[in-house]
Amino acid sequence: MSVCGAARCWWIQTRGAVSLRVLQQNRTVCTTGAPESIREKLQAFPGGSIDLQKRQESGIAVLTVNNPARMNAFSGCMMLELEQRVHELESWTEGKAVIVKGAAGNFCSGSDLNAVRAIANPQDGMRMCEFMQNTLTRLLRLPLISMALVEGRALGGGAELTTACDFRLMTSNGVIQFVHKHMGLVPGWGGAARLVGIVGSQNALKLLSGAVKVDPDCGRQMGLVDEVLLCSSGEGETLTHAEQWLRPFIKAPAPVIQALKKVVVSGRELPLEQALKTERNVFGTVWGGPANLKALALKPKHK
Ligand SMILES: CCC(=O)SCCNC(=O)CCNC(=O)[C@H](O)C(C)(C)COP(=O)(O)OP(=O)(O)OC[C@H]1O[C@@H](n2cnc3c(N)ncnc32)[C@H](O)[C@@H]1OP(=O)(O)O
Repeated sequence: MSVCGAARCWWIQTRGAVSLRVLQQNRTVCTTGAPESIREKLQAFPGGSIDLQKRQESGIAVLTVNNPARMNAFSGCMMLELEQRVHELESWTEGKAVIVKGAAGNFCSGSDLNAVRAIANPQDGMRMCEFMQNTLTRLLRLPLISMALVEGRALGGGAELTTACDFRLMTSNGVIQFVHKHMGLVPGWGGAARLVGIVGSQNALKLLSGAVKVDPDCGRQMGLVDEVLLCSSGEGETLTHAEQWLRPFIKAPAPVIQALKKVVVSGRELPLEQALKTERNVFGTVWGGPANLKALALKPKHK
């Protein structure tokens, strides 16, 4: 093997081991990710909230970005609160899915420009990004099926937030726009890396360099948007439609849905050998389990 080949092999193995450890010790690694100094700085920017409602009967949680006076922009406190909410969801063993939405008919207009101005130096910017990358990575790795429900606008960091979910549903008035270029920026919350994974590098480059307003048609064509919902009269109605869309995907006991999500995450993030190992381990958690035994007793025909 050439030196380059050996180095590449070593790098892949090391990356695999590290990735697996990160996936396995997800909580430990991520909660210690951000230095205290950036937490203190974010704390200084109040406003808005991140609301979490866990519906025990359906196993669906609703996570609402709530700052309507600023089009649901993320204040510093909201960034900290998002981390807390994700932490709560990580241990929700009865859960199956989470819907991420904005309050009052809009998704999210990114980071609060007032807060951003106050930490407009490269060091703080990178620490804020590290903090948000950690939280959004944990959101995407939740053992729950996640969906961004995009009503109105998802701009800048709001567009990045949509990519931290497994699915994106959009109402007919929805727009996802990576406006970073217009702000003299690039995505920093992990949105570019995830976007490439979703739509491919060619399309990602178009969306980022063109700051394209992705409407439902464009979103469907590129594979960024999974379903378009008609705009309905009430906020509650759109949420009900989103829950109906999720229903076929979560029609199984929570441990089975959570196991499915785990094998998809490992398949998405780990090198094949590591993903196969994780898949075997997760298989072991459901094989001979209550849902499996019940199904065997029923002798179902999958017609
Ligand atoms: C991670 C990188 C990033 O996220 S950079 C941030 C990217 N986001 C932006 O640049 C959004 C800038 N805002 C806009 O383009 C417009 O406000 C949008 C969202 C299109 C809404 O326009 P329109 O319907 O006319 O409402 P408006 O402008 O009067 O806004 C209502 C109030 O909300 C505020 N607002 C909006 N977005 C933010 C934001 N990101 N940070 C702080 N405040 C925001 C507006 O300033 C306005 O407030 P006010 O009524 O003037 O006090």
